[in-house]
Amino acid sequence: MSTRQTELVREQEYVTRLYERLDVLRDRTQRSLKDVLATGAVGTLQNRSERDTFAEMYASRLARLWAVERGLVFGRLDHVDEGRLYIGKLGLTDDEQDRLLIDWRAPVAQPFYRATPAAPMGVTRRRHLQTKGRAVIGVEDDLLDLDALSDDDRATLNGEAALLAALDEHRTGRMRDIVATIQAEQDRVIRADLNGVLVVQGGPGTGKTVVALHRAAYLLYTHRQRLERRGVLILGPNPMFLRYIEQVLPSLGETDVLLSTVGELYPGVTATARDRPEVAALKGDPRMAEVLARAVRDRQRVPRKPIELDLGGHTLTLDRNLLEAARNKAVRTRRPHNQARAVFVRSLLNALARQAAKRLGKGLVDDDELADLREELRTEPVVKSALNRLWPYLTPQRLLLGLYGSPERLGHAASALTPAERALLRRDPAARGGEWTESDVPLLDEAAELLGEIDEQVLRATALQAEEELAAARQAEERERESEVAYAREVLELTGLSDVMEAERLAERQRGEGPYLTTAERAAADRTWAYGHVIVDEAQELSPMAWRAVMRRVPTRSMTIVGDIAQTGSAAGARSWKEVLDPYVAGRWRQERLTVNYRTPVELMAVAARVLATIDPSLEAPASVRETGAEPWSAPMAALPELVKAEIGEGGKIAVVVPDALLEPVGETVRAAVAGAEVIAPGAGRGRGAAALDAPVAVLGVADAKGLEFDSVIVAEPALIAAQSPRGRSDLYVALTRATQRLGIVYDQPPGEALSGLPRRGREATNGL
Ligand SMILES: Nc1ncnc2c1ncn2[C@@H]1O[C@H](COP(=O)(O)OP(=O)(O)OP(=O)(O)O)[C@@H](O)[C@H]1O
Repeated sequence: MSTRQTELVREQEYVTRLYERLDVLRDRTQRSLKDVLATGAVGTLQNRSERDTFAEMYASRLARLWAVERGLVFGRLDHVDEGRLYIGKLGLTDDEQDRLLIDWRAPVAQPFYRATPAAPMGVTRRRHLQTKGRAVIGVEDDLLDLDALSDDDRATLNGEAALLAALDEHRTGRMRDIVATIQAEQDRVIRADLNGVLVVQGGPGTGKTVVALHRAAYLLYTHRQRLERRGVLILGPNPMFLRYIEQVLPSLGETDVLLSTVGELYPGVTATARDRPEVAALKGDPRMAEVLARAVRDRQRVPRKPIELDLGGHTLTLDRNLLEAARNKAVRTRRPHNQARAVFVRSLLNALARQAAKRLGKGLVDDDELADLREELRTEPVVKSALNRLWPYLTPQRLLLGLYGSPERLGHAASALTPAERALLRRDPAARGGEWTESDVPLLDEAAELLGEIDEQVLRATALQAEEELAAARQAEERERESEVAYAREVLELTGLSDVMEAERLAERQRGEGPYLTTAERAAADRTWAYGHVIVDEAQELSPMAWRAVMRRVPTRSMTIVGDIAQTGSAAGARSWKEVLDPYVAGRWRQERLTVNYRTPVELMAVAARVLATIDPSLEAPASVRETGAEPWSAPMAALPELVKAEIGEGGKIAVVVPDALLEPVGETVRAAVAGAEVIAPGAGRGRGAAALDAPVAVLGVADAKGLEFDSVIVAEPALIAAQSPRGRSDLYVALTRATQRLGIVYDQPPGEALSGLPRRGREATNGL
């Protein structure tokens, strides 16, 4: 046998032992879970809640043990002091507590990612193990300290880089974990301190997203107690992106992290529509905070003329002085609008009660009598309706629709904006209850902060909610119930317990009993939840108003902010990290840079870099680690169908990135040419996103391509992409950096200097034109 084969056999023995151990642990945990659930809903409340806590613990342990099946072990360190250490997705010990496998996040595993020949950190050899299922199919060694290596060890060395093999693989439409090949500069980001704001700036393909996800897993491992209670939130740019990344954390054994977009941050509203760039820019402008604050104050109005309340036998008057006094008293409490209302109402009712006593000829009344009168007045319809007009209960939705729908209200609350800007906010009141956009969500959140909660009972009693709001709530409830049942079914299937308990019943229990909800689930439903750590990906896209909504959710400011200023596409997005962060943590944030591009090969990056230089000549493109020899090409639009087919022949996932205006026609052309091609309409939910990621060919706009990658990318009409918004050239840069293997551009409009002169391909080229 060759050295390589001997080593494979040896490693296989060890790896088999690890999987056997994993099987034993799964069996034990499953039995424990079954035993706990079999005790049924009996005993005292405390017994039951203890049982549920145990059940939850076993179920999540079991889920973790299943999640690490693929790639359980991927590395070995030969350490001068510690001996031989195997590194994997979780830690395993035998029954004697001897360690069999080290969790990649443990401090002793760190040299696996950081050791270099110059600084070997006590390691003589780092070995990468490649596995397929439970079989070891390859070993590769990095030699770190030749002098410390014994002769025997020298005889067993194996070479070749694991990284390049991983990078060259076909893409599957889903991001994968990179625990086996994390690079040193990435490891520094992953293991950075939990506290404070860490900005990770890096060009396309430098691993920002994948590193941010591994950081979440690392932080949960290292600070489990603190973070499990408060939860970790990861914000991504669009639902399709969340679909793309959602498997990474579970594959690392972490399931309790909330993934969301800004458009989903406000419970009960799912905003998928997008505003035009100029509208989005305005709604994201920090001046909107003052506009909303004024809009709320305008709803606490004091009319010029006194209000006469006809109470059958007699009339009571609310004059300006009285109203102003009540309003000032309420405002001075500095409580949100809906809570301050109680103070306003009480103050007015007191005044009215005194007036009534006088009218009834009672003269001086004692406190009890006054209280009786007050309560009588409170239920009088004329009084109720006057109070509702003077200081209405408001939901954020009502406030915002009321503002967008009324030129008069806008004119007042938004007087700091120009008339043209106000016109951008206008919305036809007939479109009431219509779609919310992504840029509305931070405004709803801001409004919720100013308004405060409305007591559930009050909401019901006052019939404030219009019929359609109620119907929507009912529908949402039904949808929630369905998804709970589906989730419960998955858990039962995963744990092999479907015969013991029905999905409906498990869902019932999850709903009914607080402790059964995971932290992420509880946090998602609570607008005021304070997270233990928040990670923002593609952070350059967030508007100042969106930052306010994010910062509210992390009062401790323990955050990881990941992005690339050069890729900012949104008109309301960031121009610098300083501009974003100084309002919150001036001088108290730190920055790390990622400099190596693991996605885009050298040949493609050379072209993208020319576009980058047109955005700002001082910007530097990250250095690519791979060359493929495949030069980017160009062709006329008419050749697109053939070219897509040709690309399919080459294999892997293909994307056609188009200017927004061409999404439909180009989508139709591609769909007609290729069976199974998917067109992504802007704002597609996670379900549609999944279909697109799984399809062999996806046609999509740049906003939806953000953060994704494909084996081959064809960019249609690059000049139109560059011209479609003020940040269009950044969009083009994003589009050009999505491919891991091949890139082409198709156009009829001249593509601009940076992209001209690429070798021609397709019909025109074949015709020799
Ligand atoms: N250390 C690594 N080992 C293996 N693959 C890696 C490594 N680092 C990054 N990659 C791969 O490189 C690709 C790009 O990573 P990622 O999407 O995280 O980059 P990004 O910086 O977020 O890019 P963009 O800004 O363009 O969205 C992914 O396929 C990722 O898995």
